[in-house]
Amino acid sequence: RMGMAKAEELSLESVKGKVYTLDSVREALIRQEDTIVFGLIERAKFPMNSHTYGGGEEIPGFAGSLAEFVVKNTEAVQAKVGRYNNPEENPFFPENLPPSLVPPYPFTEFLHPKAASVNINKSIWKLYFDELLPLFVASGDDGNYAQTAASDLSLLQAISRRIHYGKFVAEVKFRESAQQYEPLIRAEDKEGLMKLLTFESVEEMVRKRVEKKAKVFGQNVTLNNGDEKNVTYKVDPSVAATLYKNWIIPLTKDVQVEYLLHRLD
Ligand SMILES: O=C(O)C(=O)C[C@]1(C(=O)O)C=C[C@@H](O)C=C1
Repeated sequence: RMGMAKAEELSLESVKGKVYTLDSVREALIRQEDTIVFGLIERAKFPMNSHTYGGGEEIPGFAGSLAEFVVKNTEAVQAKVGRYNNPEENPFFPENLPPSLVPPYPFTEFLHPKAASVNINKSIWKLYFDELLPLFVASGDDGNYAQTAASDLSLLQAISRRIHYGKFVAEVKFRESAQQYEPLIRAEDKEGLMKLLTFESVEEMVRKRVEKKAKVFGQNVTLNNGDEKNVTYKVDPSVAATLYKNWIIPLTKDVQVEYLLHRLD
């Protein structure tokens, strides 16, 4: 019976197409901030655990780090159950992903077909391990490499999803002002595109809200909150804001430009 109900739920008539507007994509980005902040908090529970990243913990028959092993295999499992049928999801290792084994859900076709070729996960991967981790993770080794890799994976997926959401932001903006975007796209004017899609005041709100979320979600809670001055945080709130300022927002904008450059293909 469960199977029947599921099949009915997925029939085309019952699926309300997702509507993308500037408001709705911004709402989605705001909700994803929560996931990213929680992801930082969860990863910060473990020390650096550098063996996770190739410091000697070799997996027989696998040329790569423990983190890579976990991510590749988890992506393969999730691909089989349809994760990457959703255009909002982008794998880190798209090479050799197994096909989905489940009936496809009719996701709204909102993006230009070229969107699938925009995937900057290789740069996100490098940045995450080389630059981000050392910013908010304590040094040390507690042996929890598998748990560490699992928390890296969910944080990486959250960051990647947020950055690649730029495709949806860009498509909304293009549809709203095609006359302004088209000449810039034809001229391959990256700078002009960057300027047109930038809203400084929105970026400032994002940074401030993320810092506040890191404070609210990440404060160490005690019963005698008498002296608010002694509140401590699981992740330095200014690091969360810096992460957005220096990497997440700029990369979301890079994805927008990259997507727009192919928009008229
Ligand atoms: O909200 C937008 O318009 C976006 O394009 C998203 C975003 C961001 O990454 O937060 C990026 C560029 C804009 O300058 C403002 C914010």
